Amino acid sequence: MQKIHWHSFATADKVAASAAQQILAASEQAIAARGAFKLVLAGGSTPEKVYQLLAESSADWNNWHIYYGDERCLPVDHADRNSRMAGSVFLDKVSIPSGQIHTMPAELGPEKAAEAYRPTIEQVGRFDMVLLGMGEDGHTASLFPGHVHSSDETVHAVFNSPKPPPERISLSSKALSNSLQVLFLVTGAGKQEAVKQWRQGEVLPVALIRPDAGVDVYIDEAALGDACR
Ligand SMILES: O=C(O)[C@H](O)[C@@H](O)[C@H](O)[C@H](O)COP(=O)(O)O
Repeated sequence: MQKIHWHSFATADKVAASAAQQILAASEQAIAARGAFKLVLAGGSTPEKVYQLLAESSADWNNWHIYYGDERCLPVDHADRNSRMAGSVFLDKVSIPSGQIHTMPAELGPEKAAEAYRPTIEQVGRFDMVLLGMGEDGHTASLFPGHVHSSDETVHAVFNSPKPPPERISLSSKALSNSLQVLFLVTGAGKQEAVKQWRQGEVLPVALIRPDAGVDVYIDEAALGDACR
């Protein structure tokens, strides 16, 4: 069973502000306790707002280590790459050492990129925080409903994504669950149906992320719909 802690906010901006605060607090704790903060980034518009806020904050950037939950198989500088978005709004603006930013080499294509990224993930041990979004069909990272992957893999090659582009790579549910904290950022009325199914216990990809501490879902009222009234 997945343990879920729901945190609801009036607006998407409030979700982003609260998530940014939570990330900064987690970074301070992790660096004080273990000398490093290992963070997995997500794509999507809600995470983008969070990254903008982080870029304006001060933090002990030298000890941050960045990974990605998924990436689209597109050329390195393509505007639709998650790494391009995170770079332009956040990573290019702070002083995280470049050797600590572990971009997925998705330009190699799904199989080669997944193979190349596996050792990076397998060396991490446990992440401190994983950020995830949720699509309108209940997908997260690039784990889509109906797709079947080998359960012992840390990084999957993804083909036939229902959302373009069709080829991607994604951390597995096992790798995404190997984190002290997992924070879902869910905003917008388009998410209501998937949120309802998730709350009813349906086996959507979002429901497969099961860290020991449970997942924290930061959600706005638009995505909660009737459930918040
Ligand atoms: O797979 C993709 O192509 C998207 O990046 C997707 O995974 C996104 O994260 C969610 O759809 C939530 O996106 P929003 O935060 O923009 O609602």
